[in-house]
Amino acid sequence: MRVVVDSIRMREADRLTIEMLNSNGIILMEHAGTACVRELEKEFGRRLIEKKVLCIAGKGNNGGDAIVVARQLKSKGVNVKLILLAKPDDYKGDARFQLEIIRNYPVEIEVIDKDRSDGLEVFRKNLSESDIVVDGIFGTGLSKPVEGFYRKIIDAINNDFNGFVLSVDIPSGLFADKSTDIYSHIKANLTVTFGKIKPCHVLYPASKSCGRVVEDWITIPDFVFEKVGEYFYLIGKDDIKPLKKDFPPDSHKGTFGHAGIISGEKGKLGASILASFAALKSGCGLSTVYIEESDYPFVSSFYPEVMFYLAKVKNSDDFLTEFLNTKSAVLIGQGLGVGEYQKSLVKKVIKLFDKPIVFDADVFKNFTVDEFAEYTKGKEIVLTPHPGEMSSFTGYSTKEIQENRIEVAKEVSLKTGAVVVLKGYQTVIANREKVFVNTTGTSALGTAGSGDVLGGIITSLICQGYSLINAVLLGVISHGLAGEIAENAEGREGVTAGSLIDKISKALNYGIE
Ligand SMILES: NC(=O)C1=CN([C@@H]2O[C@H](COP(=O)(O)OP(=O)(O)OC[C@H]3O[C@@H](n4cnc5c(N)ncnc54)[C@H](O)[C@@H]3O)[C@@H](O)[C@H]2O)[C@@H](O)CC1
Ligand SMILES: [K+]
Repeated sequence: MRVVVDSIRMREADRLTIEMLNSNGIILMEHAGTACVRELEKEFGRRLIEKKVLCIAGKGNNGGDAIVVARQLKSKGVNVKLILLAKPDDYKGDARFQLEIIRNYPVEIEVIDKDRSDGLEVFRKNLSESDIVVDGIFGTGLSKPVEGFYRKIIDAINNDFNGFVLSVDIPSGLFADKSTDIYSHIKANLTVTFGKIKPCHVLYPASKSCGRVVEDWITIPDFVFEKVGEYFYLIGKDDIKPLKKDFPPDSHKGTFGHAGIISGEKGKLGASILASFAALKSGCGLSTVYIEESDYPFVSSFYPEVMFYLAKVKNSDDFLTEFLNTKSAVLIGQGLGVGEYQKSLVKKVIKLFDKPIVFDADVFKNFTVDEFAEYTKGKEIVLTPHPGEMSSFTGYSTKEIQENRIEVAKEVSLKTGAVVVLKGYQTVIANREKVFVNTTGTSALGTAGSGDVLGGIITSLICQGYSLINAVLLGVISHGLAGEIAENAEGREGVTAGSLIDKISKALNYGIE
């Protein structure tokens, strides 16, 4: 699990550390430059000495870092030139301090600012003579989309330069905290970032422009980050093993729990069967689908391991009570349909069942989030909408949701008290305290029934006694990994919900002998 901080938290961490260093940001800046030089040495090895490096410094502290890089490279005998994108007098604070120091070194410095009529032409000439660009134009201090002179500089690096680009902290032009709706920015081969990684480094599509990302601590102590807190945690397959529970050797069906899946409408019963079998393949002891008696002939022959509870009338308190009585957790919503009947069924399940409930699919089309929150107060619940369902549930457009995935998931969790799983590429998970973003998965998961399988896995893990949040984390990571394993085996086109179910136990045991 990696900690990701936004620019506000990062600035606070810088500030607290500088305060402890007796108001001296220069030390951090030196470490930032050192980290960049070290990564260039790792990248190019002995060949670095043969390269021509162009360090480009904006007038902020990001530029200050680039000036440190220029000085250190020169000290190591590398052929380096420094471009200042503003007049020397415009450099203030720590960046100005670095400029004063580098003047004592035999580094060639050229000012190419917006007032220079031949600026762009000279800049392009410099690019054509260089092998490596160190991009210190803007970092976390970017305040608006890049336009005009700076945009032309960025475009020239992207379009006219074929060498290697190291971005200092952030590819210039990207906003540290934003991953969508991005404007003109540097496309880097390598980004060396300071303190902790930021959202733009890991969230798609901004992450695409960062190249390989290296995080350097620049001596900011861990306890400072504990104080400022995280924006979210990045989770992946390496988290599977630590999340897994140990079961005693005398465990039995009862220990592993009994999953209840409440089926949807005729024609969509397959969703519940898939979820139920996925639940079994994820380790619960028993799994039963609640269906109307007349539906039984359509589903009885799929998987012999899956059991059925046959209700004469589905929406009946008596049948529901009897069914729910023996279940450890239930899943409802898949193939449910929309209408008063469906709403009343969901409300009855909430009223009659006092253990965890996983809500999926059509539930989000039957209720608004505020109405839903009224019924589920005090309940242990998980919500697993995809962006379209989240849109029906919250009233936000799908575009608004996709641009603010973390905030929307957090908001719904705060309103409902649920563990919220906002599905899609880089699934977001939020409970009232924390947010997680998943890194496993592939476009191969975009196949019918994939979401039903996820619902089954999460329900199964809850049945086995995992806390809601751990069941969701483990479920989401393993579901994504099962997709990756299935894609490797069958190719993207071949992956179906059935292949995900086949691979789920392999995924759940990733890293475990
Ligand atoms: N002391 C610290 O806080 C540390 C800061 N560090 C570096 O400092 C960076 C942040 O420095 P700053 O806060 O000075 O900010 P930046 O260096 O990112 O840039 C801010 C400068 O760019 C200008 N600017 C912002 N958006 C613009 C736009 N769209 N068009 C034109 N000009 C624009 C601002 O007016 C300001 O002069 C970090 O990314 C990191 O590289 C590191 O040296 C580590 C320590
Ligand atoms: K930069």
